[in-house]
Amino acid sequence: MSSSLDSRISRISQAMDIYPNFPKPGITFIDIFPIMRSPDVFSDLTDLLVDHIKQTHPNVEIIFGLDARGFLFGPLIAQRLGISFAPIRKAGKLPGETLQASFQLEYGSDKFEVQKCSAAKGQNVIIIDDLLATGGTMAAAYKLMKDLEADVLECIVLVELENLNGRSKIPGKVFSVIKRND
Ligand SMILES: O=P(O)(O)OC[C@H]1O[C@H](OP(=O)(O)OP(=O)(O)O)[C@H](O)[C@@H]1O
Ligand SMILES: Nc1ncnc2[nH]cnc12
Repeated sequence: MSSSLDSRISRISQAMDIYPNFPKPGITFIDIFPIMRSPDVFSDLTDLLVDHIKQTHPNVEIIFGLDARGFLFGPLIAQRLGISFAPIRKAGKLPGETLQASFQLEYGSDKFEVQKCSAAKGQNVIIIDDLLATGGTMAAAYKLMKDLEADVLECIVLVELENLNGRSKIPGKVFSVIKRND
């Protein structure tokens, strides 16, 4: 028997570890890896995301995952939905023709790249990452999708740090499983 949405969310939330002042003073770091210590909790998360996407975006064609922690969930979810997965990677890692976008995040800055061949004009895509903090990372990924002329149905994260208001940087829909105000 499958468990209720609330009990799944509570098991996922309790599984994460919180580290004050990492990687810099003033940052409260949310470690999502402990979710994967338990196959049952990891299934709670993937089941929940698959159910959400099936119900709200049955027309999605590609899941884009963000380097690095979006790669933990993205391919699994795409495989469960029977659709493609494609990576948005830190610059200099992807071969072939790419598009690039720079961004600031809660504790640094970086550059993303996507392969031009990874989506065709007008394809319906969802972007997945583990966490939305200031929103700089997700906003750069969104821009790359627009540059590819893909249609972004939704940006999905496991955790949203609401106090940092990252959502305001994203010009489209955002879905988060867990909202925190640290
Ligand atoms: O909303 P923002 O303030 O932009 O921050 C969110 C991003 O920060 C983390 O990635 P990080 O760049 O630390 O890289 P990693 O996934 O390689 O650990 C996290 O996985 C998100 O991608
Ligand atoms: N507070 C945080 N915890 C984990 N990952 C993050 N990425 C950006 N901010 C973060």
